[in-house]
Amino acid sequence: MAIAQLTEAERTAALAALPEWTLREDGLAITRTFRFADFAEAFGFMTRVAILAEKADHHPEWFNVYNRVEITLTTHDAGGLSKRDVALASAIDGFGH
Ligand SMILES: C[C@H](O)[C@H](O)[C@H]1CNC2=NC(N)=NC(=O)C2=N1
Repeated sequence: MAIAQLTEAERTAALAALPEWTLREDGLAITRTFRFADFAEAFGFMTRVAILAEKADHHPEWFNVYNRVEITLTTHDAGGLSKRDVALASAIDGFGH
């Protein structure tokens, strides 16, 4: 399913609203790293994100080692950032700390 990439102005506004997220060097994705007390906390967070992602049919690229979870959001269907990434990032912020 095709979905539009964000315009330059939308991307700027989105990043301003997501101060914890970093634009990847190629400009096509945003990333954030979370740290938790231990693996159980990290995995609990991942479980909450997974349920949300499945409902939204929009899934994170992520990497977990022990208490660290690195998340990358991009929209393959758009070839870059879309409003789905912004929505998922903001929902993930609500689960993190
Ligand atoms: C077929 C299915 O709708 C697509 O593969 C969806 C699923 N989840 C997705 N997740 C993300 N992050 N980007 C996508 O483009 C995407 N596409």
